[in-house]
Amino acid sequence: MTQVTVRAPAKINLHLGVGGLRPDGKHALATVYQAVGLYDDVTAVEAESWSVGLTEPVDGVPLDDDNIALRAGRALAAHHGLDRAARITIAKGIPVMGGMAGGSADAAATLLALDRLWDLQTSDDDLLRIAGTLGSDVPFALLGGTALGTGHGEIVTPVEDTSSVWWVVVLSDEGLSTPAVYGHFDELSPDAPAEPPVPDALIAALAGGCPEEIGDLLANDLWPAARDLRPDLVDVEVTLRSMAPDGVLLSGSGPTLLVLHEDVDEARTTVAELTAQGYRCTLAPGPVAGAHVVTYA
Ligand SMILES: C[C@](O)(CO)[C@H](O)COP(=O)(O)OP(=O)(O)OC[C@H]1O[C@@H](n2ccc(N)nc2=O)[C@H](O)[C@@H]1O
Ligand SMILES: Nc1ncnc2c1ncn2[C@@H]1O[C@H](COP(=O)(O)OP(=O)(O)OP(=O)(O)O)[C@@H](O)[C@H]1O
Repeated sequence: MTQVTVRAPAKINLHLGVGGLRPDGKHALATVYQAVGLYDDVTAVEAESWSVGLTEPVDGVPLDDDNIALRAGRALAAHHGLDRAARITIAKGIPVMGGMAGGSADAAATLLALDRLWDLQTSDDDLLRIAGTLGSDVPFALLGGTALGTGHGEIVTPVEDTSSVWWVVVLSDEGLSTPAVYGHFDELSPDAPAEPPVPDALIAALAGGCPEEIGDLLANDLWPAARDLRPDLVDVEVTLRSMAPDGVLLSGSGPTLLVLHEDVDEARTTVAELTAQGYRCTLAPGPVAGAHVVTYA
């Protein structure tokens, strides 16, 4: 085998409960992740030295050692004590700096692609542990589906989700920095609990699979901070709430906004209406699978 391509999904947080700042500079979380159908494809090929490229140019993606996919590749090689390298090529389908964890998807995909390319047989526990050292959202990108995230988001536990929904994903032309949003959260919420509570009602609603119940329970503690940093999002939110009062959500640290639909035709109508008003949006099903191999060559 000389080449492996792995596809990894974007994520949203159906619930993002944020607690206090920890000594490691991250916040305690109680979050419910859902993987949704926007994907990056990552291809790994053995090479003399590490490098990363894109199939098409995309603003904001570093093509040097700052790329999290390269950090992932090096971390896996180090874990196995290997002096090997690879060329990593990314086809981006996940918005950059959109709060949908595109970089994390690339890191997860790279771990899996190199594990298969080099036949390393890394255990799932080790892959998840290495993923957690790369970023809070990376373990979930391996797992996919719907899962509870605790710790700083890196401890992932699958939750039963019998729903099958469509998200209208409303994109923003400008990204939002995750550390800046968390930093402003600290200013707004100096009394955040050390450990945010697990959203039991949402977890029960997901097992039941009723989109209306799920829509009622969507929540994101970072929303007030994102609104302050990006006041233009408020108008977008008002427009979306006039279409779906209970199914509107900020994705992660933003600025992407989401509208929940049970019915794909209704979701398509919402996309058409928003597009006609000048918004840039797309459709993504949820939940979907985590990182998985799509091609061996
Ligand atoms: C907003 C979310 O996407 C929700 O799932 C994540 O919490 C962010 O996850 P991520 O981008 O993988 O974040 P990391 O790469 O781990 O951390 C980037 C920065 O985000 C902030 N950060 C991240 C996770 C967390 N639980 N608390 C934080 O305060 C910190 O400033 C950290 O330095
Ligand atoms: N492979 C990558 N793809 C995209 N961005 C990357 C990648 N590697 C590093 N980055 C850097 O990571 C930053 C965040 O990018 P990303 O698209 O993952 O944001 P995000 O979706 O808001 O993340 P999250 O939801 O996990 O907070 C970007 O500013 C970019 O410079």
